[in-house]
Amino acid sequence: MTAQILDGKATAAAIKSDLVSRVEALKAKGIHPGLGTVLVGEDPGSKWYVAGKHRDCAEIGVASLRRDLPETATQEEIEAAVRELNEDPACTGYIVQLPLPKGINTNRVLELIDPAKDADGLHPMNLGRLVLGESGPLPCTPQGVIQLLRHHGVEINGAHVVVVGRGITVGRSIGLLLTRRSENATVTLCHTGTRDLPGILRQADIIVAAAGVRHLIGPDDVKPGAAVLDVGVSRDEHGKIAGDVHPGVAEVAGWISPNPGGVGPMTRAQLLVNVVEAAERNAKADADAGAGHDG
Ligand SMILES: Nc1nc2c(c(=O)[nH]1)N[C@@H](CN(C=O)c1ccc(C(=O)N[C@@H](CCC(=O)O)C(=O)O)cc1)CN2
Repeated sequence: MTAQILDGKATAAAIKSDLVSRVEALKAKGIHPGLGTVLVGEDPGSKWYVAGKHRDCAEIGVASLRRDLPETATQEEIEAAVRELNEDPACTGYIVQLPLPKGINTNRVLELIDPAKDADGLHPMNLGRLVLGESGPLPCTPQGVIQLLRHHGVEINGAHVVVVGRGITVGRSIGLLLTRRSENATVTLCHTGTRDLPGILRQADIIVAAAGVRHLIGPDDVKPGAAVLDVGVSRDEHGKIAGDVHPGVAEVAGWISPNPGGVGPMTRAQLLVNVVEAAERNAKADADAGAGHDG
Protein backbone atom coordinates (compact mmCIF):
# COMPACT_ATOMS: atom_id res chain seq x y z
CA MET A 1 0.00 0.00 0.00
CA THR A 2 1.24 3.52 -0.70
CA ALA A 3 -0.46 6.12 1.45
CA GLN A 4 -2.45 8.99 0.01
CA ILE A 5 -1.05 12.40 0.85
CA LEU A 6 -2.75 14.76 3.31
CA ASP A 7 -1.64 17.89 1.46
CA GLY A 8 -1.35 20.70 4.00
CA LYS A 9 0.03 23.23 1.55
CA ALA A 10 -2.92 22.98 -0.84
CA THR A 11 -5.51 22.80 1.96
CA ALA A 12 -4.02 25.85 3.68
CA ALA A 13 -4.05 27.75 0.38
CA ALA A 14 -7.79 27.02 0.02
CA ILE A 15 -8.47 28.24 3.58
CA LYS A 16 -6.46 31.42 3.00
CA SER A 17 -8.24 32.20 -0.24
CA ASP A 18 -11.61 31.94 1.57
CA LEU A 19 -10.38 34.39 4.22
CA VAL A 20 -9.54 37.14 1.70
CA SER A 21 -13.20 38.04 1.12
CA ARG A 22 -13.95 37.90 4.88
CA VAL A 23 -11.14 40.37 5.54
CA GLU A 24 -12.48 42.65 2.79
CA ALA A 25 -15.96 42.50 4.33
CA LEU A 26 -14.54 43.49 7.73
CA LYS A 27 -12.60 46.38 6.22
CA ALA A 28 -15.75 47.59 4.49
CA LYS A 29 -17.26 47.94 7.99
CA GLY A 30 -14.20 49.90 9.16
CA ILE A 31 -12.65 46.96 11.02
CA HIS A 32 -8.99 46.31 10.23
CA PRO A 33 -7.70 43.01 11.63
CA GLY A 34 -4.08 43.06 12.79
CA LEU A 35 -1.98 40.14 14.07
CA GLY A 36 0.76 40.79 16.62
CA THR A 37 3.66 38.47 17.41
CA VAL A 38 6.00 38.38 20.39
CA LEU A 39 9.27 36.63 19.53
CA VAL A 40 11.97 36.21 22.15
CA GLY A 41 15.49 35.15 21.18
CA GLU A 42 17.25 33.90 18.08
CA ASP A 43 15.98 30.35 17.60
CA PRO A 44 16.11 29.95 13.78
CA GLY A 45 12.94 27.81 13.68
CA SER A 46 10.91 30.30 15.73
CA LYS A 47 12.20 33.22 13.63
CA TRP A 48 11.21 31.38 10.47
CA TYR A 49 7.72 30.58 11.80
CA VAL A 50 7.10 34.17 12.88
CA ALA A 51 8.31 35.53 9.52
CA GLY A 52 5.91 33.09 7.83
CA LYS A 53 3.00 34.32 9.96
CA HIS A 54 3.67 37.90 8.84
CA ARG A 55 3.93 36.83 5.18
CA ASP A 56 0.57 35.05 5.51
CA CYS A 57 -1.02 38.20 6.95
CA ALA A 58 0.22 40.27 4.01
CA GLU A 59 -1.22 37.67 1.61
CA ILE A 60 -4.77 38.00 2.94
CA GLY A 61 -4.72 41.73 3.73
CA VAL A 62 -4.27 41.52 7.52
CA ALA A 63 -1.93 44.06 9.12
CA SER A 64 0.88 42.74 11.30
CA LEU A 65 2.85 44.04 14.26
CA ARG A 66 6.10 42.59 15.63
CA ARG A 67 7.60 42.71 19.08
CA ASP A 68 11.05 41.08 18.83
CA LEU A 69 12.99 40.79 22.07
CA PRO A 70 16.55 39.53 22.68
CA GLU A 71 17.34 36.11 24.18
CA THR A 72 18.31 37.97 27.37
CA ALA A 73 14.85 39.56 27.81
CA THR A 74 13.56 39.29 31.37
CA GLN A 75 10.16 38.01 32.48
CA GLU A 76 9.15 41.63 33.13
CA GLU A 77 10.23 42.79 29.65
CA ILE A 78 8.28 40.00 27.97
CA GLU A 79 5.23 40.74 30.11
CA ALA A 80 5.53 44.45 29.20
CA ALA A 81 5.43 43.52 25.48
CA VAL A 82 2.28 41.46 26.13
CA ARG A 83 0.63 44.33 28.01
CA GLU A 84 1.49 46.69 25.14
CA LEU A 85 -0.27 44.45 22.62
CA ASN A 86 -3.26 44.09 24.97
CA GLU A 87 -3.60 47.89 24.88
CA ASP A 88 -2.82 48.47 21.18
CA PRO A 89 -6.07 48.94 19.19
CA ALA A 90 -4.24 48.12 15.93
CA CYS A 91 -3.61 44.62 17.28
CA THR A 92 -6.86 42.61 17.16
CA GLY A 93 -5.14 39.29 17.93
CA TYR A 94 -1.66 38.10 18.78
CA ILE A 95 0.57 35.18 19.70
CA VAL A 96 3.62 34.67 21.88
CA GLN A 97 5.91 32.40 19.90
CA LEU A 98 6.78 29.24 21.86
CA PRO A 99 8.99 27.95 23.30
CA LEU A 100 10.18 30.91 25.36
CA PRO A 101 13.81 30.84 26.56
CA LYS A 102 14.74 28.74 29.59
CA GLY A 103 14.04 30.47 32.90
CA ILE A 104 10.91 32.28 31.64
CA ASN A 105 7.61 31.34 33.25
CA THR A 106 5.58 30.61 30.09
CA ASN A 107 2.26 30.10 31.88
CA ARG A 108 2.51 33.51 33.54
CA VAL A 109 3.07 35.10 30.11
CA LEU A 110 0.17 33.21 28.48
CA GLU A 111 -2.16 34.12 31.37
CA LEU A 112 -1.46 37.82 30.78
CA ILE A 113 -2.77 37.73 27.20
CA ASP A 114 -6.15 39.44 26.81
CA PRO A 115 -8.39 36.37 26.09
CA ALA A 116 -10.24 38.40 23.43
CA LYS A 117 -6.92 38.86 21.57
CA ASP A 118 -5.61 35.31 22.11
CA ALA A 119 -5.02 34.18 18.50
CA ASP A 120 -3.49 30.85 19.58
CA GLY A 121 -6.39 29.73 21.79
CA LEU A 122 -3.90 28.94 24.57
CA HIS A 123 -5.13 31.34 27.28
CA PRO A 124 -6.61 29.35 30.21
CA MET A 125 -9.97 31.06 29.69
CA ASN A 126 -10.10 29.94 26.06
CA LEU A 127 -8.95 26.42 26.92
CA GLY A 128 -11.71 26.46 29.56
CA ARG A 129 -14.24 27.55 26.93
CA LEU A 130 -13.14 24.58 24.85
CA VAL A 131 -13.77 22.27 27.83
CA LEU A 132 -17.24 23.80 28.27
CA GLY A 133 -18.03 23.55 24.55
CA GLU A 134 -18.31 27.33 24.15
CA SER A 135 -17.11 29.18 21.05
CA GLY A 136 -13.70 30.83 21.04
CA PRO A 137 -10.33 30.63 19.32
CA LEU A 138 -9.15 27.04 18.82
CA PRO A 139 -5.52 25.93 19.28
CA CYS A 140 -3.98 26.19 15.81
CA THR A 141 -2.20 22.88 15.29
CA PRO A 142 -5.01 20.66 16.67
CA GLN A 143 -7.62 22.48 14.61
CA GLY A 144 -5.28 22.33 11.60
CA VAL A 145 -5.05 18.54 12.02
CA ILE A 146 -8.85 18.24 12.09
CA GLN A 147 -9.31 20.46 9.03
CA LEU A 148 -6.67 18.48 7.13
CA LEU A 149 -8.47 15.19 7.89
CA ARG A 150 -11.88 16.63 7.01
CA HIS A 151 -10.64 18.19 3.79
CA HIS A 152 -9.40 14.79 2.60
CA GLY A 153 -12.51 12.91 3.72
CA VAL A 154 -10.79 10.85 6.45
CA GLU A 155 -13.45 9.53 8.85
CA ILE A 156 -13.01 11.01 12.35
CA ASN A 157 -16.41 10.00 13.73
CA GLY A 158 -15.90 6.90 15.89
CA ALA A 159 -12.19 6.69 15.09
CA HIS A 160 -9.60 5.74 17.70
CA VAL A 161 -7.02 8.55 17.59
CA VAL A 162 -3.68 7.97 19.30
CA VAL A 163 -1.78 11.19 20.04
CA VAL A 164 1.91 11.02 20.97
CA GLY A 165 3.16 14.07 22.91
CA ARG A 166 1.70 16.11 25.75
CA GLY A 167 2.91 19.63 24.88
CA ILE A 168 0.60 22.61 25.29
CA THR A 169 0.35 23.48 21.57
CA VAL A 170 -0.78 20.01 20.42
CA GLY A 171 -1.12 17.01 22.75
CA ARG A 172 -2.86 18.62 25.70
CA SER A 173 -5.62 20.26 23.67
CA ILE A 174 -6.21 17.96 20.70
CA GLY A 175 -8.15 15.46 22.82
CA LEU A 176 -10.57 18.21 23.83
CA LEU A 177 -11.30 18.99 20.19
CA LEU A 178 -11.50 15.45 18.93
CA THR A 179 -13.85 14.24 21.66
CA ARG A 180 -16.44 17.00 21.05
CA ARG A 181 -19.72 15.59 19.74
CA SER A 182 -19.03 17.19 16.35
CA GLU A 183 -15.86 15.08 15.95
CA ASN A 184 -16.88 12.10 18.11
CA ALA A 185 -13.47 10.39 18.19
CA THR A 186 -11.97 8.33 21.01
CA VAL A 187 -8.57 9.65 22.01
CA THR A 188 -5.61 7.99 23.72
CA LEU A 189 -2.89 10.46 24.76
CA CYS A 190 0.58 8.89 24.95
CA HIS A 191 3.86 10.38 26.15
CA THR A 192 7.34 9.40 27.28
CA GLY A 193 5.87 7.57 30.30
CA THR A 194 3.55 5.38 28.21
CA ARG A 195 4.14 1.62 28.49
CA ASP A 196 3.98 -0.35 25.25
CA LEU A 197 3.64 2.62 22.89
CA PRO A 198 3.90 0.36 19.79
CA GLY A 199 1.03 -1.80 21.07
CA ILE A 200 -1.21 1.25 21.52
CA LEU A 201 -0.17 2.80 18.19
CA ARG A 202 -1.14 -0.39 16.35
CA GLN A 203 -4.74 0.03 17.59
CA ALA A 204 -5.05 3.52 16.08
CA ASP A 205 -7.20 4.48 13.12
CA ILE A 206 -5.50 7.88 13.22
CA ILE A 207 -2.06 8.70 14.69
CA VAL A 208 -1.03 12.25 15.57
CA ALA A 209 2.72 12.23 16.21
CA ALA A 210 3.87 15.31 18.13
CA ALA A 211 6.78 14.06 20.20
CA GLY A 212 9.65 15.83 18.42
CA VAL A 213 11.62 12.57 18.27
CA ARG A 214 13.12 11.82 14.84
CA HIS A 215 11.44 8.80 13.18
CA LEU A 216 9.89 7.62 16.46
CA ILE A 217 7.09 5.85 14.59
CA GLY A 218 8.08 3.12 12.18
CA PRO A 219 6.12 0.92 9.74
CA ASP A 220 5.63 -1.84 12.35
CA ASP A 221 3.84 0.61 14.69
CA VAL A 222 1.04 1.40 12.24
CA LYS A 223 -2.15 -0.52 11.46
CA PRO A 224 -2.49 -0.93 7.67
CA GLY A 225 -4.70 1.82 6.24
CA ALA A 226 -4.42 4.15 9.25
CA ALA A 227 -4.07 7.92 8.79
CA VAL A 228 -0.76 9.24 10.14
CA LEU A 229 -0.17 12.93 10.85
CA ASP A 230 3.40 13.98 11.45
CA VAL A 231 3.57 17.10 13.62
CA GLY A 232 7.03 16.54 15.16
CA VAL A 233 9.99 18.60 14.08
CA SER A 234 13.63 17.75 14.65
CA ARG A 235 16.47 19.19 12.61
CA ASP A 236 19.76 17.60 11.61
CA GLU A 237 23.10 19.45 11.75
CA HIS A 238 22.32 21.08 8.36
CA GLY A 239 18.94 22.35 9.57
CA LYS A 240 17.03 19.79 7.47
CA ILE A 241 13.68 18.81 8.99
CA ALA A 242 12.97 15.27 10.11
CA GLY A 243 9.54 14.34 11.42
CA ASP A 244 8.43 11.84 14.06
CA VAL A 245 7.34 9.43 11.32
CA HIS A 246 9.77 7.15 9.46
CA PRO A 247 9.40 7.39 5.65
CA GLY A 248 8.69 3.64 5.52
CA VAL A 249 5.29 4.28 7.19
CA ALA A 250 4.00 5.49 3.79
CA GLU A 251 4.04 1.84 2.64
CA VAL A 252 1.62 0.80 5.40
CA ALA A 253 -0.59 3.80 6.13
CA GLY A 254 -3.70 4.72 4.15
CA TRP A 255 -3.05 8.44 4.57
CA ILE A 256 0.04 10.36 5.56
CA SER A 257 0.84 14.03 6.04
CA PRO A 258 4.22 15.04 4.62
CA ASN A 259 6.60 16.95 6.86
CA PRO A 260 7.27 19.64 5.70
CA GLY A 261 4.12 20.43 3.75
CA GLY A 262 1.51 18.84 6.03
CA VAL A 263 0.43 20.09 9.44
CA GLY A 264 2.82 23.12 9.50
CA PRO A 265 1.02 25.13 6.79
CA MET A 266 -2.32 24.17 8.42
CA THR A 267 -1.13 25.62 11.75
CA ARG A 268 -0.42 28.91 10.03
CA ALA A 269 -3.74 28.92 8.17
CA GLN A 270 -5.67 28.27 11.40
CA LEU A 271 -3.94 31.21 13.05
CA LEU A 272 -5.34 33.44 10.30
CA VAL A 273 -8.79 31.90 10.80
CA ASN A 274 -8.56 32.77 14.51
CA VAL A 275 -7.54 36.36 13.76
CA VAL A 276 -10.38 36.88 11.29
CA GLU A 277 -12.95 35.15 13.54
CA ALA A 278 -11.91 37.29 16.54
CA ALA A 279 -12.39 40.45 14.47
CA GLU A 280 -15.79 39.14 13.29
CA ARG A 281 -16.83 38.29 16.88
CA ASN A 282 -15.80 41.73 18.13
CA ALA A 283 -17.62 43.43 15.22
CA LYS A 284 -20.77 41.49 16.12
CA ALA A 285 -20.42 42.36 19.81
CA ASP A 286 -20.05 46.06 18.90
CA ALA A 287 -23.08 45.89 16.58
CA ASP A 288 -25.17 44.13 19.28
CA ALA A 289 -24.12 46.73 21.86
CA GLY A 290 -25.03 49.53 19.42
CA ALA A 291 -28.45 47.95 18.75
CA GLY A 292 -29.09 47.98 22.49
CA HIS A 293 -28.87 51.79 22.64
CA ASP A 294 -32.04 53.74 21.87
CA GLY A 295 -30.63 57.08 20.91
N1 LIG B 1 2.62 30.34 19.96
C1 LIG B 1 2.84 29.22 19.27
N2 LIG B 1 4.09 28.70 19.25
C2 LIG B 1 4.28 27.54 18.56
C3 LIG B 1 3.23 26.94 17.82
C4 LIG B 1 1.95 27.52 17.87
O1 LIG B 1 0.95 27.02 17.29
N3 LIG B 1 1.79 28.67 18.60
N4 LIG B 1 3.49 25.83 17.02
C5 LIG B 1 4.87 25.49 16.71
C6 LIG B 1 5.52 26.28 15.61
N5 LIG B 1 4.65 26.78 14.54
C7 LIG B 1 3.88 27.86 14.78
O2 LIG B 1 4.16 28.71 15.57
C8 LIG B 1 4.79 26.32 13.20
C9 LIG B 1 5.46 25.16 12.90
C10 LIG B 1 5.65 24.79 11.58
C11 LIG B 1 5.19 25.58 10.54
C12 LIG B 1 5.44 25.27 9.11
O3 LIG B 1 4.81 25.83 8.25
N6 LIG B 1 6.39 24.40 8.80
C13 LIG B 1 6.76 24.08 7.45
C14 LIG B 1 8.26 23.79 7.38
C15 LIG B 1 9.08 24.92 7.87
C16 LIG B 1 10.59 24.70 7.79
O4 LIG B 1 11.09 24.38 6.73
O5 LIG B 1 11.22 24.92 8.83
C17 LIG B 1 6.01 22.86 7.00
O6 LIG B 1 5.65 22.02 7.84
O7 LIG B 1 5.80 22.73 5.79
C18 LIG B 1 4.51 26.72 10.85
C19 LIG B 1 4.31 27.10 12.16
C20 LIG B 1 5.73 25.71 17.94
N7 LIG B 1 5.52 27.00 18.51
